[in-house]
Amino acid sequence: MSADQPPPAGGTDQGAAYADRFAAESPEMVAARRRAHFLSGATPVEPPVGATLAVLAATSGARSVVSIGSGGGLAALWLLRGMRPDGVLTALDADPEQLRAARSALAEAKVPASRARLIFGTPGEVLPRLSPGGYDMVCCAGPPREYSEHLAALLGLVRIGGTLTCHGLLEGGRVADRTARDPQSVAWREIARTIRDDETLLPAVLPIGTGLLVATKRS
Ligand SMILES: C[S@@+](CC[C@H](N)C(=O)[O-])C[C@H]1O[C@@H](n2cnc3c(N)ncnc32)[C@H](O)[C@@H]1O
Repeated sequence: MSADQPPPAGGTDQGAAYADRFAAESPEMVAARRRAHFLSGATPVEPPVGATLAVLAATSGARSVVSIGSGGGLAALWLLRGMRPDGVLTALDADPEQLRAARSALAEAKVPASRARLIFGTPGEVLPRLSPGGYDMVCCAGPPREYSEHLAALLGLVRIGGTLTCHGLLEGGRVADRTARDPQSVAWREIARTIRDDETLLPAVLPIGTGLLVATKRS
């Protein structure tokens, strides 16, 4: 791999490599991944994670989805692949460059403007403007400390039968190491514990890509 290539999207063992190849990305997704990498180095959803988001969206017949920390729009493209054709994705990010990149990704993929709302802002600024119980899925990405304090509000957006996802909790493997007390690992454990202990939710950790925490709201 040359220095100007993005790193492999998923894990390094053969199984992870197969899962990466299986979840084929469109040319627009490949371009969005490349842009996101050169913009910030932040990890967008790996192909198996993106494919899982699309499957969850399709399974729930998702019409309205929120993407927190939209980044360069890769998760948005996967979600739109699974959502109903009349579905609308609301994506927010506090970095204008990332939002611009997301806009380009959606335009390149010829997503009609009516299917995506891109909002500049943090969860604290934007969540109060969204309808409680109005969303089939809420998909969180980026540093967990940026949205952990808004977890109740995020769960409040999800309709009964809908799903919350949080991407990246297994990155670096520190969340499982109880001696790791860095702020990011602590925030992940707090999020995971809150979700696991909430009897209204049915949760699972999927060890794909850098990890996907999923929780379906049952009541
Ligand atoms: C890993 S990237 C998201 C990747 C994207 N979900 C994807 O898969 O294509 C994380 C994003 O979270 C955004 N972010 C970080 N802190 C934020 C905050 N407090 N409010 C809104 N967005 C934030 C960053 O600007 C970045 O674009």
